[in-house]
Amino acid sequence: MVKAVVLGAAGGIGQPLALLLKANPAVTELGLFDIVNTPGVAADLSHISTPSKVEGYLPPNDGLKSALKGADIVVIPAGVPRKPGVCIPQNPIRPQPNQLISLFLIDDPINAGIVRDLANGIAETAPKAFVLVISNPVNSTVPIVAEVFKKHGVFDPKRLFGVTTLDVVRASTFVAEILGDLSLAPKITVPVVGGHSGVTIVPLLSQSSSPLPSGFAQDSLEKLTNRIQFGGDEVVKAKDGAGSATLSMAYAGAEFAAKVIRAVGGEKGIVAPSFVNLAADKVSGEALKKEIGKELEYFSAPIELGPEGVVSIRPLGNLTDYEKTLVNAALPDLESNIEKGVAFIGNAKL
Ligand SMILES: NC(=O)C1=CN([C@@H]2O[C@H](COP(=O)(O)OP(=O)(O)OC[C@H]3O[C@@H](n4cnc5c(N)ncnc54)[C@H](O)[C@@H]3O)[C@@H](O)[C@H]2O)C=CC1
Ligand SMILES: O=C([O-])CC(=O)C(=O)O
Repeated sequence: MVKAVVLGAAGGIGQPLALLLKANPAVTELGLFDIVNTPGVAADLSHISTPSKVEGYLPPNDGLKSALKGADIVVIPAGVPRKPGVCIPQNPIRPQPNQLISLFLIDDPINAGIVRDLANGIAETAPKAFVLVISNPVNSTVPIVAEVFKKHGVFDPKRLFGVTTLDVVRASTFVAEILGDLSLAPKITVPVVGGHSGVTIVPLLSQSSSPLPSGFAQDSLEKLTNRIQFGGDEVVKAKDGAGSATLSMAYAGAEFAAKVIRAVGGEKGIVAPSFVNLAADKVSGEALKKEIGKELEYFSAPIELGPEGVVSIRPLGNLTDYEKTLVNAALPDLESNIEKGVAFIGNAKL
């Protein structure tokens, strides 16, 4: 029996994600929470002939608590998406100061506040649930959830995941495109490490399960890397004011959730990149810090999943010189993004 809960379930990501979770036969109960429209989304999904019972809740009458009661896995796509010209968050590689409005914290703490409040609800009602954070900026919202959980005394770093799967999905697709065979896309795995925004997204293309063509030029490699790092911008631009990636994100979120559910159910050997607290496994977490040469509290790396969540954090392995420069370039942003998330909760009373 698995109860999955989606917080932000009426949104652009939330609805297709809820659909994919409803289609997952391992899910037996689906709780949907949003500040709008969840009764309609739940009624609609409840007619689908798959095993799970679906219920939708709104804030009145402790709707968040009702949705979260008995949750095994909670996925959070609640929040405000980007519009063209907005970065996640202050992204130094796009120097367009007049256009750049931070989605986050200093200028506009909206997503930070949403995630904090939802994390409070989870800590109170479903402190043992596996929590998968999609809301941006992931590099900061994951630390926010962790800090809220610490205040409630329920933080288990093995159970908290920043969802970076869309970067992995994009890398697989773009490599398959380059190989001229999209039928390879579902099978190709490329570890994408670091974090989830701009230069903190580091695809390790030298470790692609299907290698790039021999003689693939360095400038083509740099273009491909840049496309994976800024894949989100491609969608924001094409949607032209109507938001950011929703359908591909729902696919990616459902894939990652399915892996967690399978691992919790006892399946062995499931590995997927995710942005986690490096205390989730002491030995491998410390080894990773040594490998990257920095005392970061969080990093996205391939994670071995098991019944309790994180089993171990896999090493990055052999990197090319180019990949080493990418990892080094990610570290300052990661450090400041993490600090911002931690400071947002700080000493505040919840
Ligand atoms: N991790 C990743 O790879 C990606 C993350 N995102 C992020 O996901 C988030 C959601 O994006 P979309 O679904 O496109 O936005 P959306 O605006 O379509 O949906 C967000 C939903 O959250 C709901 N919401 C707002 N405040 C809430 C609260 N306090 N409690 C519950 N629900 C609340 C809204 O009512 C809305 O239905 C954004 O922060 C976006 O940047 C988007 C794409 C990829
Ligand atoms: O770029 C955005 O705003 C949404 C996102 O995280 C992505 O598409 O990877």
